[in-house]
Amino acid sequence: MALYCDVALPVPLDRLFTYACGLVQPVVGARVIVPFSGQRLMGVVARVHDDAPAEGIEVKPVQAVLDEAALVPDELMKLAGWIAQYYVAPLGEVLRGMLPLNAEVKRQFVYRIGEAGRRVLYDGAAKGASRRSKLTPEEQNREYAVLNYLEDGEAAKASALRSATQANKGLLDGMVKKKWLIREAAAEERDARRLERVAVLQGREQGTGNRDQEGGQVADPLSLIPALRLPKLNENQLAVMAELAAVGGRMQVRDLRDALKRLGVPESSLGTLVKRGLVGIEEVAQAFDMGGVHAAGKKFAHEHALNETQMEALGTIAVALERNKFAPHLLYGVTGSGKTAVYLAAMQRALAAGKSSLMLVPEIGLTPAMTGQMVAAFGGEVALLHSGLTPDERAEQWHRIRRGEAKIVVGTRSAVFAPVVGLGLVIVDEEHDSSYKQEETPRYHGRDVAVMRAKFNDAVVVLGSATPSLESWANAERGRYARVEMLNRVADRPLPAVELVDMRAEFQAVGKEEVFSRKLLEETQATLDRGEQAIILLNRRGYSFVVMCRSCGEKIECENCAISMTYHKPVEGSDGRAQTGQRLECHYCGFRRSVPKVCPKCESEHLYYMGAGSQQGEERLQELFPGARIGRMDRDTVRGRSDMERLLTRLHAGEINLLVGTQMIAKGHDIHGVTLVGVVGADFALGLPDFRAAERVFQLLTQVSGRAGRGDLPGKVVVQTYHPDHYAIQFAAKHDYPSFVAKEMNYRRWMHYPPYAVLANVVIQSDKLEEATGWSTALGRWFEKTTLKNVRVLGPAAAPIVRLKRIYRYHFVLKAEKRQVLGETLRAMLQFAEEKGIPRKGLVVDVDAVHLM
Ligand SMILES: Nc1ncnc2c1ncn2[C@@H]1O[C@H](COP(=O)(O)OP(=O)(O)OP(=O)(O)O)[C@@H](O)[C@H]1O
Ligand SMILES: [Zn+2]
Repeated sequence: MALYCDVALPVPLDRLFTYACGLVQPVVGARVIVPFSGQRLMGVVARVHDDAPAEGIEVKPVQAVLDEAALVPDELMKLAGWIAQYYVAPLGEVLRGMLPLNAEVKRQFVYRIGEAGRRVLYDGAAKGASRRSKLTPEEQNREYAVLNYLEDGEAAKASALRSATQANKGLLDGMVKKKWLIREAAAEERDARRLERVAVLQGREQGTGNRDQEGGQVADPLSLIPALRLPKLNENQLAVMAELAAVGGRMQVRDLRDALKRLGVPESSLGTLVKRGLVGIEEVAQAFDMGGVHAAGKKFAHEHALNETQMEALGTIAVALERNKFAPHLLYGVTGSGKTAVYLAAMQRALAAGKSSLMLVPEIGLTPAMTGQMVAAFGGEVALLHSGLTPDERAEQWHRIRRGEAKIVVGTRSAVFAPVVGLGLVIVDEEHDSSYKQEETPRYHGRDVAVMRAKFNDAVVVLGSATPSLESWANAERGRYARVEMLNRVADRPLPAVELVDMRAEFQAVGKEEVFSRKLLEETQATLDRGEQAIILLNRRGYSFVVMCRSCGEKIECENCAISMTYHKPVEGSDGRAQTGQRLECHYCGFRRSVPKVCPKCESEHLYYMGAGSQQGEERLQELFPGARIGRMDRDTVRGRSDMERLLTRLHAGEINLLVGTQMIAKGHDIHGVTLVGVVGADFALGLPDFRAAERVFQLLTQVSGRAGRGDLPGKVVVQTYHPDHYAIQFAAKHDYPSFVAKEMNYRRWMHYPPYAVLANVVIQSDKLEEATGWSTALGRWFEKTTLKNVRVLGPAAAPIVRLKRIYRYHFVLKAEKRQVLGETLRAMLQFAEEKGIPRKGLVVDVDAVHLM
């Protein structure tokens, strides 16, 4: 028995905390509850030992051990340790991000009656309350109530017990101590599949075949209602029956309730029908959301045998899989080269060899087709992890994966921590996507963690993209990653021809600022006339992204941020969109204000709206092409997965033939009818103060161009630009990734930027300006005084966004040749900051920062 354990706590302090083990000895990887500065915190045990603490230091005892066995597998503890070290983040915060189980600590205990409890219940009933008890008679009554409630041997949740018996936590704890009750963690036992309650019309054969996937109507709904029983029903009850009959006699209770609410029918009517045996309630086990996802896969995807290039790519991966060794690959495959099919086939190979696969995607909601194909191919083996899950659902999936029940895990960034058993293959789709970087502590990069995860598991990892990040490309060049190439589109389809429109010349010719060039309008008209589809990228949402005063020149800024506010026109509620009034909105903090009539600074009436966002784009296109069926895809119109699916369904069906939207439209979509892509104002990003500006613009242009010509007809792209000679634009227009990379690498080498150096962004932040500047100055002096080997320090400087959410921000950029040196420098800096009294939360350390804003 060890005496002590070191616990990683979710606090912003880079160290472990020692506690005394009680009678229950926790193992490494188990969760414990410990006292910490007046609070109870959940942490994970990182080490157990007998090292006595230093003289005079009081070690408090662990209050509770939540897991008997390690909840965090060894492999993930190792990964957490690596992340803490690499990203200079507290281990406890890393672990907190790994475990989606916080909800469980509070709620997921169940109580069961124990042997002793049963004896008390029966004896007590015979003898009456014990006189020796220290409890008041009232409390004793409550104890009996609890025992009574649990008599049938079923476990009950604490919340249910409490509301049924008025027993409080203390009372239950006391009963557990007396062994009258047994307390268990519920999550381990729970079935990961949710039980879906389904209402079923009784009294006739229920075929499942008559349920129309698309929600269509069955021929004569009322014919399904058992005629004999009709006379006994009142109007409300009939309405329930009709509602059920209309969908073929089966409906999820949840949906039925919604329907009844709309109809103004009280829920009790359903209850009555159930009591009278006319409607049955079935509990059907259903894996999370799979039904809908499966349908999406079928709807949006086509099946093909792999072509030669795909076979070759698969072959390389398959050979690596057989070796059971860490083998990183970069799959460079142009847009429409059929990477998805290769991923699927590779996962199939892994599964056949008894191994699990983990696949990361940037955002599940954006690519229902991708996840749909996974579910269609692997069915119940799939677990989907995404941000739309409730904490309970997330925990369910987590346990399901941990038990080895899901061998295919697909998810966004944090899915890289899924406790997959027998991991053999890790795939990162669209590996260049910046959403893999977490923008809060721990600021890890999901792609890079995925590579390490594969390494710790002797697994194969595949990073796939049509526009690989320069970091991954450099790793391939240096021989660290094997490069697999798919340089052509499937079925000999050509990449689309790209035409650049010089917007400076356009302005000269037209004499005024127009959102759309004549060329783009002409091509759009032609595309619509041919019965084909067009999509136009306008990479800002809202109507106008700058509101400026013509008199004083001020831009209207957010109250909380140094950011121009975006004007949004009012939206009429339709098509699932909520009705909203006109407003100014900050896209960084969400702050909204009414639209002022006069300039807030100088009270001039000459406010000027500049910069067209997607909302304005839609409006202009509506005016220009009154016959077009226009759709818009941005954060205002797509709030969740169902919005996205609805839009995509309409696009695939050709119901929408002109789509305008933000970079969302560039991501992975495979819509065969699209033959024209227009790009408006994407090059403004070239001017952002970020060394990755060119890379981002190149990626966006290439990805969005890649949406054109994916079907039988060739595609065309029109790019409007003020920088037609910029190499990012030029190479994107020629689909020439290798040349772009070669040129960009030179610049990075010259400027000592990644991938030729390792970089960290250190942001100094405070809601008080004096503090932010004072701390920056102090740190700046420390950097000057300290001899740093091979580390360049830029700053302190005001961050490009100097005020964000009411916080003032200054920053340093550190560049080093060696990662170890960078890490040492950052730790020394944190040490100094602590001595100097700069609070840890005043310092953001962002290793491998993706955004320097
Ligand atoms: N062997 C094949 N023959 C014909 N079509 C195929 C083949 N493999 C895949 N496809 C089809 O090619 C299209 C593009 O495939 P996919 O979406 O996987 O491309 P991708 O490489 O992921 O492109 P992007 O990077 O643009 O997302 C899909 O419609 C897919 O069904
Ligand atoms: Zn703001």
